[in-house]
Amino acid sequence: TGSTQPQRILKAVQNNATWGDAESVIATIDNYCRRKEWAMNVGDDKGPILDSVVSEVSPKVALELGTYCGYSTIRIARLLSPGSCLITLEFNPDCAIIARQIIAWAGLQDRVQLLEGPSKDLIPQMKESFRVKSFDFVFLDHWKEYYLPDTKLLEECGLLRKGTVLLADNVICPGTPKYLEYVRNSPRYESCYFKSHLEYTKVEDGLEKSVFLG
Ligand SMILES: O=C(NC/C=C/[C@H]1O[C@@H](n2cnc(C(F)(F)F)c2)[C@H](O)[C@@H]1O)c1cc([N+](=O)[O-])cc(O)c1O
Ligand SMILES: [Mg+2]
Repeated sequence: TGSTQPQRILKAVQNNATWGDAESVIATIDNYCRRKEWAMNVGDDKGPILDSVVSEVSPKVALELGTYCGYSTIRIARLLSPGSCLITLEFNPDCAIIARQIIAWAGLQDRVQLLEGPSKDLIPQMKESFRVKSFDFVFLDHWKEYYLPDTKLLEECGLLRKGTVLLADNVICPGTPKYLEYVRNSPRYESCYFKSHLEYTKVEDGLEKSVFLG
């Protein structure tokens, strides 16, 4: 029984990154995934676009759908001001175990709350169990067919407020056509596309930024 990709990414971080240094963890994962084995991290091409949107929004309460190994979790959390928090949802317990360790290696565990389970169960609990009033920022990077239903669920649960920014990865590759059609045509969103490339490749991909208008 061999190792899993998340386990190999964690090992690369433990062997190469500096404990407590988020930048070194990001650089280590990007180097590993560019040179050794591709992995579905938002990466170092789309990453700076994510950074700029997070910095512009300066969210007090942020949500990430799809932790995987915690790469974008760290990119977002390292930019949060003290007292702000990022809630990240992960369905796969094996990924969650690894992501917790990578987030801790980056020294960001105090700003991140990783919740395990399906979004359809966790999102409706946000107000009651996790005392969230509304999200200032949402990063969508989980299963692509779930972007639209989960966005509608966030609306229905009253978790979006006038000005909430949604940022969606992979709107070109692998693609999220139903989500894109919705946010680009709904009068309740103001949407724009940031062209980039699929992580660690020359293939086109991009991020869609959509502001909820209330
Ligand atoms: O499939 C892709 N990503 C799927 C990502 C999926 C990850 O999101 C988690 N999740 C599922 N539901 C939840 C929630 F929120 F419900 F808890 C969390 C899954 O367990 C997995 O770790 C992908 C694929 C490519 N590619 O090039 O094929 C490139 C990319 O950047 C990608 O993100
Ligand atoms: Mg992605």
